[in-house]
Amino acid sequence: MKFTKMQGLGNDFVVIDAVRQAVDLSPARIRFLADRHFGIGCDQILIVEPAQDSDADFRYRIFNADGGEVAQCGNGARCFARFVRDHGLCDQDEIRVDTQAGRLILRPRPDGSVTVDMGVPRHAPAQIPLLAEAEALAYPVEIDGAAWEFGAVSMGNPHAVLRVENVDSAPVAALGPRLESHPLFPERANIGFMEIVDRNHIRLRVFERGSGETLACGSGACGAVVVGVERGWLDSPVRVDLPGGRLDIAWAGRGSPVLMSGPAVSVFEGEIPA
Ligand SMILES: N[C@H](CCC[C@H](N)C(=O)O)C(=O)O
Repeated sequence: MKFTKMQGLGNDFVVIDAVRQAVDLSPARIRFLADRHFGIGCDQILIVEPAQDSDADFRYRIFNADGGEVAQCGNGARCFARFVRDHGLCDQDEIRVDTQAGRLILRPRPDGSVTVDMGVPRHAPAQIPLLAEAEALAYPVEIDGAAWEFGAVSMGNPHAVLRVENVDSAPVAALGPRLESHPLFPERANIGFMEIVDRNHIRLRVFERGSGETLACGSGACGAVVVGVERGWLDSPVRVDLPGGRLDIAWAGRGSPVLMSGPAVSVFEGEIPA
């Protein structure tokens, strides 16, 4: 089975073409491919499939390193666009891709970056029951006697965003796993730690559902900006500095899609038994 290793700000992926080759991976095989010691190594596996609807160009499936399938991956979407262009699967400047969470529009730029229309932040009470209540944007939670407050938002995948004074000292390793699997999130959640630099600039670290802390999380950056704008802390557009680099996020407010722009890099091509 042919694959391409790619990365978006160090959030890394094994991208597999299921248009030109038959692909049927079990969760155990996904975990093997993602394993950084026994397999290829990546945060997520991305599968490029033929479109199922006539007005889409492709279908995009995403699997976390733990083998679970999820509905959204922002950094992966930019790599998806680079992949289909580099592999001659499409030459459009606007690529329509269907995911479990809905439609993404990918726009490769001449400078090599990609802008993704990530869709409108969702109301997803199945993923995040809190979204059925008013205080989803400022929800108190106590962990080991310490009081925290987070904002909840779905970008097609669930995110909880905490504001911290300094991301460098944020308790990502201690608090990330506890909140990722908290009963408040029936499908678990991605946990963002956001430091407000100014009204158009944040620093962000994300403990990702099913993969742990990554160098960058595209949907997490979108979710953090949505929470920050809704709480009155941020004005669009927002520069998001993650450990792996910079994303630029724009959001015109409720009912509008979130637009994310950033790099997508192909690292190497490979082949491995399916
Ligand atoms: N761990 C995420 C999927 C990947 C998201 C991240 N890689 C991104 O760029 O959005 C989840 O379980 O929803």
